[in-house]
Amino acid sequence: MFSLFYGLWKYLFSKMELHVLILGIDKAGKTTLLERMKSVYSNIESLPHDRIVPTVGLNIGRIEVANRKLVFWDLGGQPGLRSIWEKYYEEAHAVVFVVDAACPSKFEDAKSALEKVLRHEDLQGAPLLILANKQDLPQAVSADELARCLDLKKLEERVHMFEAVSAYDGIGIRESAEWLVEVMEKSKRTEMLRARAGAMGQGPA
Ligand SMILES: Nc1nc2c(ncn2[C@@H]2O[C@H](COP(=O)(O)OP(=O)(O)OP(=O)(O)O)[C@@H](O)[C@H]2O)c(=O)[nH]1
Ligand SMILES: [Mg+2]
Repeated sequence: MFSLFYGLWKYLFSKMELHVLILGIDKAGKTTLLERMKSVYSNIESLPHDRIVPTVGLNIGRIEVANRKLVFWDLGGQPGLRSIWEKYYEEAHAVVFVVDAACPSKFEDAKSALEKVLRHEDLQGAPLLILANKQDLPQAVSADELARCLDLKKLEERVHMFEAVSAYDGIGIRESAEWLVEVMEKSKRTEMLRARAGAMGQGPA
């Protein structure tokens, strides 16, 4: 009997949406990355690069990876818009932080924005994927080099990964999405969000 209920429980949760927040300073490539992610997983052509404008509101992208439904929330990274990020923290299962790896002069801004994200209590335990974007450009630094440059404190306490990607040519996109699914599945935070949604009568979330 127990295994029947457990099987049903697991099945219901496999239908559940996992929320991934895409953050990063302006022009890091968040929206372009989301477009690439959608095209890789749904065979829909991504928007041409020159049609993507700086984000002011919220872009939502839904994809299915390894039978799991992922919902990406892409927010604007301009300084005046970063205060909006925290409104989404509580419901996020994981965070993707995008960095323009070809622009070292912006690493300091990216580092302080990310450190603020990491300090926020509403994101406790959320797995973190840091993307060294724009690898198609010759001056882009590698994922390891970016990790050294950002030199983030307290990162070892959190499930995290640095990955080299290019939103233009798709390098590292599948690896990133698959890693996210794997860590969200195992994460205590996902368990906590599921339990909370269940307690509020919303069904699995
Ligand atoms: N070469 C290269 N350029 C990229 C890549 N990804 C994004 N860009 C360019 O970087 C610029 C900013 O891209 P966006 O996707 O709008 O950046 P964003 O992080 O969403 O910016 P905000 O919405 O303002 O926060 C655009 O000119 C993109 O075409 C990439 O992988 N390679
Ligand atoms: Mg954007």
